[in-house]
Amino acid sequence: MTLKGMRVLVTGGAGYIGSHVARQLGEQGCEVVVYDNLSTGHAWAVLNGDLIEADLADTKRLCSVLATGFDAVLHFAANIVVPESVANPLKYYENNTLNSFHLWRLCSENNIKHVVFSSTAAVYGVPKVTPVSEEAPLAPINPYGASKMMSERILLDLEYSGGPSFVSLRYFNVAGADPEARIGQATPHATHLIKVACEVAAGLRSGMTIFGSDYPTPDGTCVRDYIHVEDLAAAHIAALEHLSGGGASQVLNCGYGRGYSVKEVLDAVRRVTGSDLPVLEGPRRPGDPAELVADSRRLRTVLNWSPQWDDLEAIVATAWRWERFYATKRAQ
Ligand SMILES: NC(=O)c1ccc[n+]([C@@H]2O[C@H](COP(=O)([O-])OP(=O)(O)OC[C@H]3O[C@@H](n4cnc5c(N)ncnc54)[C@H](O)[C@@H]3O)[C@@H](O)[C@H]2O)c1
Ligand SMILES: O=c1ccn([C@@H]2O[C@H](COP(=O)(O)OP(=O)(O)O[C@H]3O[C@H](CO)[C@H](O)[C@H](O)[C@H]3O)[C@@H](O)[C@H]2O)c(=O)[nH]1
Repeated sequence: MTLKGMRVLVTGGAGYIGSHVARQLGEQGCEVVVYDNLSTGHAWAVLNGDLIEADLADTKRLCSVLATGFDAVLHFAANIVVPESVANPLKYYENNTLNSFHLWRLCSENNIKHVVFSSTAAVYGVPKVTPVSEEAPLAPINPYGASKMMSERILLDLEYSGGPSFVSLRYFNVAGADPEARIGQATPHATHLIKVACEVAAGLRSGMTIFGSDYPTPDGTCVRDYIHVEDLAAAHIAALEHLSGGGASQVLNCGYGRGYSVKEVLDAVRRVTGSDLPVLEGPRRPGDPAELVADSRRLRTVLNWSPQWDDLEAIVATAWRWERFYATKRAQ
């Protein structure tokens, strides 16, 4: 199934993950339109297609854009910081759930056939069984995860009533960057482990803290399933191929099915960057499950997806390359 010539709307396409997917869509010959308010995204990150600078809450604008006709919508736009969602839940329910609600409604009204949605492993909360399959109970422990769970559910119910077919991709821990370092994670005040560690190695932060070293894991630090953003972007391309080929709606975990501890990640960052990486051991961060690893068999089987970047050092190396490039870019 070729995507060539498809017209695709990408909300949040100026952000970290959306910009990588928009780039790959362009490489597949799609006509890409990015809809982004640039709250955490950057115009320079849109390497393919047109950027419409607008907010999802502006439903009039969104409707007029959708009315120009799209084959599919990929929805990335959201707020994504878990502790902020605890402190300010309404911001998350408004931007993530309410704005998704309006987007789904407008997709339906404008006869959009297919939707690919950025969901998260945070919908599982603290899973009882690991690796986590898509059948695990949904039990988010923070408003961020709950806001995404609700958006998924609305999409599901809408499809039953004739709305767009969809693939909800539940991302585990996304990391790495475009291997050519044209784009990468540029979120201000980032909280993600590999991004923070690369900022420390680049001298942009004086140090960092390991949030808890008394977890019931082999070295006492939390274990996560890190997926390279390029592989994740490829899963979106495969999801769109699946849907446009008449495939049924799906919910799919996105990870590699193996985990690394915080200490293992920091050692990889030391090896790649040559930095000593000054690190303190601190208390646990509230809401962190000890271990979160994806059962990704369904993604592999249904979408015939196979990773190209399943190597922690390669993930860190691309993130590090991007970090150095971005430091130079900011200094200019
Ligand atoms: N980064 C991760 O590890 C991770 C993990 C799981 C799920 N996700 C999901 O992936 C998606 C993308 O995350 P990211 O890491 O690229 O974050 P990001 O902050 O880099 O990208 C989000 C983009 O959405 C835009 N945006 C936000 N609210 C908007 C609005 N109301 N109207 C228009 N544009 C708006 C921002 O300007 C930004 O460009 C999110 O939905 C997030 O929940 C990310
Ligand atoms: O400075 C830091 C930053 C992180 N960590 C630890 O590193 C691990 C990974 O933390 P991240 O903040 O990088 O990622 P999370 O696992 O908390 O969450 C990420 O993955 C989730 C799904 O698994 C959600 O999707 C969420 O949006 C996304 O941020 C956690 O144990 C965290 O405590 C540290 O020790 N120090």
